[in-house]
Amino acid sequence: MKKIMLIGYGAMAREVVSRLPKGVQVAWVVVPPEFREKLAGELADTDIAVLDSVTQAYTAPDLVLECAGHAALAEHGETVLRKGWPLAVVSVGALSDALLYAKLRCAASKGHSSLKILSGAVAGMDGLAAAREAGLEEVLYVSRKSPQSWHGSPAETLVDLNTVDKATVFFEGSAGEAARLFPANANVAATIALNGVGMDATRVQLVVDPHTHRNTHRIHARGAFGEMSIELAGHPLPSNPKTSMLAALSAVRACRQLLEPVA
Ligand SMILES: NC(=O)C1=CN([C@@H]2O[C@H](COP(=O)(O)OP(=O)(O)OC[C@H]3O[C@@H](n4cnc5c(N)ncnc54)[C@H](O)[C@@H]3O)[C@@H](O)[C@H]2O)C=CC1
Ligand SMILES: O=C([O-])CC(=O)C(=O)O
Repeated sequence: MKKIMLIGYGAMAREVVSRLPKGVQVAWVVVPPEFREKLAGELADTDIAVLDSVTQAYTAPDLVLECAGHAALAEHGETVLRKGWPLAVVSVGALSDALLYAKLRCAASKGHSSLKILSGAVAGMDGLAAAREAGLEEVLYVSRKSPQSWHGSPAETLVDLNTVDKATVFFEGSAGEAARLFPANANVAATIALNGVGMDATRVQLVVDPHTHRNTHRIHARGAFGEMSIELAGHPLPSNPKTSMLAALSAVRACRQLLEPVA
C-alpha cells in the first residue's frame, strides 16, 4: 500500500480523495492549526492523522501532494524536500517567486528528492517543453472563466463581475504578474511559463465571460518546431468554481503513477 500526505483539505484534495486508486491511501493531512481540530473530528473514523506541520509525521510518505495554495507551498515545501520526500505541487504560481523556486530546488537537490510540477487544469505541457528544446518565439495563454470563478480575486476591482454582459479581458501581462495577482486562478500561467519561455516572456490574458460555465485555457505557442494551439474547456469543481476538475485529476494521476512501473 502506498501512503500519501496531503497538504490542504479543500475542494481539490477532497476530489482527489474521492478518486484515489486502489493501492494508495491518505495517511496524513496537513492543515493550518486553526482547522486541525475540526478536521480531526471529521476524519475520526479513518486512519488519517491530521497534522498542522509536516514534521509531525514520523515515517516517510511515498508522495506528498500539495493542494493548499501558495502560502502552504512556501510554508512546507522546503521541509518536505529536505526530508527526502517527493513533493507534487498544484500551487505552481508560488514558483513565480524566484527566491522560493531557488530554495525548493536546492532543498530537493540536498534531500535527494524531487519537486514535481503537476500539469493541473491544463494539457500539452509535454509538447510545449519538448518544443522549447529548439527555441520558442512566442507563448500566449488566455484563461476564460465565469464571473463566479473570478469572485474573491482582484478581478473584482478591474471589472464589475455582477453586471459584465460580454466576454471581457480584464488583465494583460506576464505569467509572473498573473500568478502573483491571482494566486487561486492563474497557477496554469506559471505552469505554462515553467514549461515554455519563463515567467516574464509568457504573455497572459485573463477573461471573464458571463456566457460560460467552463474554465477555458487556450495556449498558442510558436517556434522552430512549428506552431501549437490548444484549447481546453474544463468543468469547474462544484465546491470551488475557481478550480477545474482536471487539476484534481492530474493529482490523482500522480498517485496512480506510484503504482505503475511504466511512466
Ligand atoms: N495548477 C492548477 O491548475 C491549479 C492549482 N490550484 C491551486 O490549488 C489550490 C487548492 O485549490 P482548492 O482545493 O480548490 O482550494 P480550497 O480553498 O478549496 O482549499 C485550500 C485548502 O488548503 C488549506 N490550506 C491553506 N493554507 C494552508 C497551509 N498553510 N497549510 C496547509 N493547508 C493549508 C485550506 O485549509 C484548505 O483546506 C489553490 O489555492 C491553487 O493554488 C487550483 C486550481 C488549478
Ligand atoms: O483550475 C483552473 O481552471 C485554473 C486555475 O484555477 C489556476 O490556474 O490556478
